[in-house]
Amino acid sequence: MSNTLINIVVAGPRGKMGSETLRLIEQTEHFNLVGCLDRKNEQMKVKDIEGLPNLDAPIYTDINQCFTELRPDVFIDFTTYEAGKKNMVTALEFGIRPVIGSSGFTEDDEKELKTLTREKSLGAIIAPNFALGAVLMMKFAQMAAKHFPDVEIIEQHHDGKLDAPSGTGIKTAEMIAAVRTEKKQGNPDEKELIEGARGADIQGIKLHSIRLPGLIAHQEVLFGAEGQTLKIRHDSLNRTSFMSGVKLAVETVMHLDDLVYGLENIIE
Ligand SMILES: NC(=O)C1=CN([C@@H]2O[C@H](COP(=O)(O)OP(=O)(O)OC[C@H]3O[C@@H](n4cnc5c(N)ncnc54)[C@H](OP(=O)(O)O)[C@@H]3O)[C@@H](O)[C@H]2O)C=CC1
Ligand SMILES: O=C(O)C1=N[C@H](C(=O)O)C[C@H](O)C1
Repeated sequence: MSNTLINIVVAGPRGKMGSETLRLIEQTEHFNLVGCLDRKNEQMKVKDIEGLPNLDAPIYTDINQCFTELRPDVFIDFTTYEAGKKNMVTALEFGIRPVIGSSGFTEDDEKELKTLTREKSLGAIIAPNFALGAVLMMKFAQMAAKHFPDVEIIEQHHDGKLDAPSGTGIKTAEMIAAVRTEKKQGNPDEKELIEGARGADIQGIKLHSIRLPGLIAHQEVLFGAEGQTLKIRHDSLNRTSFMSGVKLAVETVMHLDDLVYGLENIIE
């Protein structure tokens, strides 16, 4: 990977992931923060905001003005699904390569957004989870599902999380669904006495979301077969766990000419 300087704009700089990403950029010699996109603090500098790194980059609230004035190489988004999707489309329209960490994207979004990346021949990455261990957990779950088609997913997150189910849970279910014949699990006659008791359903795969203080990001994929169960579990114990994946995505997106959905597609 060459070490050419990469100019970056980050959306969501005051957030848990946005601020961690600013620290990654500060520590990475060939990454250069040219600006941030926020909902407030227009005309302030990153270094003026308490708790953020000592970086001179300006803050914008208007994405069009931000991209017109700064023309970054890469746009990183850690906001929400709705904002992230809109921002991604705008970035592509400006010819800027998006790296999207905001969760909630699905295979349907992938199909829709590929039309735009192909039109522009522009690299883009949507990563439901940047932690290497989580990517491996999803891959291992996909491998196991070929032999153990009965599976349920239990994802656990901090209680500040806005979305449920998690992007990782959605992506895991999609990866499993790609290798197994769709089936209805449990008793064919089962009835939910209380709505939601059996969790969300993605192509017949049940997905359960837990939210508690003290948690960060955790997921178990539980398989069952006659006389045996198999559990595949990943735990992110801090947000630094996501940063090697963010770094890899920013470096890799510079060499792509299409959309990649999921880091498993760029990790050897
Ligand atoms: N792909 C991955 O590996 C990971 C993805 N995530 C995902 O990243 C996203 C951010 O997570 P996290 O940092 O924990 O969340 P936080 O709530 O800590 O931060 C989100 C930031 O985005 C801003 N924001 C929210 N809505 C908008 C909007 N409509 N327009 C512009 N900015 C907005 C918030 O600003 P304000 O303060 O004004 O609300 C806040 O600064 C989530 O979708 C989460 O699921 C999280 C961890 C890892
Ligand atoms: O909000 C979080 O914290 C996380 N969100 C992502 C998701 O929804 O899967 C990734 C990770 O689980 C942390």
